[in-house]
Amino acid sequence: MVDRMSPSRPSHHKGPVRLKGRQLPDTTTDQRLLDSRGDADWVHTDPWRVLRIQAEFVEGFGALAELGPAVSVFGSARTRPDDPMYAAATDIAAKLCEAGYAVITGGGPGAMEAANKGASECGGVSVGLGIELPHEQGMNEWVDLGVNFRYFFVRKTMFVKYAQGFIVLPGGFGTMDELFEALTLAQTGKVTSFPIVLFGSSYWGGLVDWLRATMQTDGKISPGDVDMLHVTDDVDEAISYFVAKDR
Ligand SMILES: C/C(=C\CNc1ncnc2c1ncn2[C@@H]1O[C@H](COP(=O)(O)O)[C@@H](O)[C@H]1O)CO
Repeated sequence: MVDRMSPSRPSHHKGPVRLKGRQLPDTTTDQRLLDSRGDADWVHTDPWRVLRIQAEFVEGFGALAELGPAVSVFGSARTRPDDPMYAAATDIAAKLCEAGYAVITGGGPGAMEAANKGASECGGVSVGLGIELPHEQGMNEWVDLGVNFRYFFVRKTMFVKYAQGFIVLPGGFGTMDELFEALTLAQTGKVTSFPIVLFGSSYWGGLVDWLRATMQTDGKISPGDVDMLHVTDDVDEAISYFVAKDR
């Protein structure tokens, strides 16, 4: 670049900084970007992770922004195809699809696969929000719109942000985590009007009884908090409860 004040001496501008003489760099920013690979430790630093987290939000929001009304269906990754809850998850998803809802799951096996199957076979929108796990299993074959996440907390934002509510089938720690996150968000007013159906009274009854008899009686939750949960064994009732709450 020619400097108008002293045109004979080349100068280099780095933002507001002007460099001349021995301060002139030997390489351009593009050369430094393209020529050398350099040390790779920085990819394991938190500032770099923040960018990856940001990118994950951007990808998730971009993929799901036009989804339309949707319900997140949760349940055990270990529910086998011969378990009655597998058929129930398929049926629930098919009926959600008939009612005009997209179905969002964790994209994995078990109850997730069953729900994606029901939604996909019905011709609905079958979404899988997968998660990178140490023993990668990949998304189930019934996911038609899949987004894979590195970070659980980013993925959990998507389950809540893009769904009108949750239907929760019997499950383990992962399912409990998703259920109690939704309950906490609703209890604290971070989400408004968020129906949660617990499907399978023999599985969920003990938990709901304990929430009332111990947690509520001990004053750790308010009377009415447990009413955010609707327990049923009837697929049609689960769907109609949902549709009524969503009006
Ligand atoms: C552990 C096994 C498979 C793991 N694969 C998963 N893929 C996607 N999402 C998963 C997976 N495991 C758990 N999740 C999430 O948690 C919920 C189910 O967890 P649970 O502990 O089985 O109840 C589910 O809704 C997912 O979002 C093979 O056994």
